[in-house]
Amino acid sequence: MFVPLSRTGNIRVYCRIRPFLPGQSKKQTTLEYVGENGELVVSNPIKQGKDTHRLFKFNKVFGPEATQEEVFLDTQPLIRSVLDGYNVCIFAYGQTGSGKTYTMSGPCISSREDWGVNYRALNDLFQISQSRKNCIIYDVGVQMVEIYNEQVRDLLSSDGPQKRYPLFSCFGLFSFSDISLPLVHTHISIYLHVLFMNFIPVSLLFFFGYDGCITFYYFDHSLEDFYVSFDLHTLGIWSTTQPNGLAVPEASMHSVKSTADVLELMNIGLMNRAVGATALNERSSRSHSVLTVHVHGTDVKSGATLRGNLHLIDLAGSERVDRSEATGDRLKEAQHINKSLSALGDVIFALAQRSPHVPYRNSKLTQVLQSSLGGQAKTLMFVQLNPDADSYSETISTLKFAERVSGVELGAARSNKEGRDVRELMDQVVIGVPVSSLKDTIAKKDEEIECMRVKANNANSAKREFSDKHSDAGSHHSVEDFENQKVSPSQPKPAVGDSSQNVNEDFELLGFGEADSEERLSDISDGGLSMGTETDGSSSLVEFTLFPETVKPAENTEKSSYPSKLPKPSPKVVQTRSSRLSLVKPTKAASSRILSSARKPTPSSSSTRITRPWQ
Ligand SMILES: Nc1ncnc2c1ncn2[C@@H]1O[C@H](COP(=O)(O)OP(=O)(O)OP(=O)(O)O)[C@@H](O)[C@H]1O
Repeated sequence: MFVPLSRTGNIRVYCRIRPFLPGQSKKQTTLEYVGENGELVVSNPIKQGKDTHRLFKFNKVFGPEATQEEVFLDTQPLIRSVLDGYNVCIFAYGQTGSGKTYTMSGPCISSREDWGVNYRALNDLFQISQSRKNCIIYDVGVQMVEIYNEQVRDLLSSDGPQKRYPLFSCFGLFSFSDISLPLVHTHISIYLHVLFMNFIPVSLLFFFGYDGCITFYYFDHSLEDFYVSFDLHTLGIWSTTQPNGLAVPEASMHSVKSTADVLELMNIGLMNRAVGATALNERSSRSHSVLTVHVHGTDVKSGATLRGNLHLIDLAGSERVDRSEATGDRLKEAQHINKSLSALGDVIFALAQRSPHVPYRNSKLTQVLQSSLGGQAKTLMFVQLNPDADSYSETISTLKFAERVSGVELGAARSNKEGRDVRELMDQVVIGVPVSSLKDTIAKKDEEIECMRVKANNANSAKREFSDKHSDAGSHHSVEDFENQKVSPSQPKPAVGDSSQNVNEDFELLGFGEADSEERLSDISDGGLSMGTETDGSSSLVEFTLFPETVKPAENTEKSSYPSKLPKPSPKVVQTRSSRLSLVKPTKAASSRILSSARKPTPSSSSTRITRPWQ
């Protein structure tokens, strides 16, 4: 790999404590102190004694009075990063009822003040993309899935078996023992309204998909509740994130043009999400929801492109089933939730210990989060707390978990940018230009690189010779003096200058000059908190796109031991590609595989119902 090593950063952790809720009678709090710089002291008011105070330190702590706006202000720089081509993940973790959904979505989306991180992030995204529209044209697409009882389901599917119809209105239409067979889009649905055990009116709704999927909805009128009992069709997760950033490629992708579009989609998604009442939260999320925003930008002038992904994840809450009083399906859900959160804990533990094996495959949740936890993303976790003294033990275990998360080091964040020349080469591959012509182009590029390298080496050895001579002679002249001597006003610039300038120009060509400088600004606005740093990942992008089957896990690339003082790499994209091509070239089968993988969409992407303009 020709990617320079750079500083890595940790997962950022913000802690938010929700206020006591109206109607909560006992108001004994575990909260002792909230510091300006992320300090938090908690204690158990019920059990006084020695060593009862515990101090934690995070990147930021928001007390119970913090507003949605204040919370978002500290998150905002990350949103800009997405538009600069970075992958960002923001997720909320905490016990049930601690305010995760409040922080991520907000209590009521009709009031702007109440908007949570999701809406504000998308709103910002559109505002920034509008302000850049003269330089970069952005396409934005949204996916929303949930992980319910270890199954990944599309919350925005418009016609598939994943769709959950608003049952409360649906069932009003059907009377006792009514059976009907309406055709809903591409699926046959059967509605049954029966008396279960002669007492409880129950409605059943079956969807028979032409693709062999059966979805079954059960609506229990007496409990005023509904949930899916089984669904044979669930979505697959890619073990490593695809070159286009899709962790769940089969989930429907919805192109959005404005905040209003997003609000509408999120509303549908939230309505479709599995929610149920427990003793601890009357609207408890029974699934982990993952909202993914895909951004694709094209530089108007150069044609260079970038991709950024934003994962906004509202985890289901961990719960002690004795306190949530979960039974039946609620209990089953709680068990799945706790199991997947414990798998998340194992992954965090392994990452914090820098263990060679990280057990991502143990749950769907950790598979979805894999690229955000161990990869080159910028990741932020909101750890949510309930201030209630009765929740002290959950609070402590949540805080310990958060402490461990804040110790997880991420790889250097990379921006996914593709230069114009790379784009042109890729286009040639896609439109079927003969391989020989492609090889010629690559060979030409190789020659150029070699030429530059020779020039640079000559200049370096000249410098070395000069400084050796001068140090031998006890001269006090510096290398700069040498450069000055060499350049007479009438002479052209020295070779070394030429080559390095060319290299720099090539770098400019590959990147987004303006976006890069904005990124540097957003780094400053990050307030110096530890976070993944940025490297230009263009070369890895080319490898990923051309050689999907040879993709190595991201961690490996980070661990390569290049000396930290490598000369600034020459145009690495071309070098990388040519060296990779020469590995594959000898066999006919391999080269045809490359071409076909570049021409054809992958089977999974073709199954996505909604076209993605950026593929
Ligand atoms: N910062 C806050 N200010 C006011 N009310 C809040 C705040 N945070 C949470 N709440 C209220 O607390 C209750 C529980 O919040 P929420 O549903 O967001 O919890 P949760 O962690 O998502 O729970 P679960 O894991 O069970 O889904 C809700 O009534 C919510 O409106």
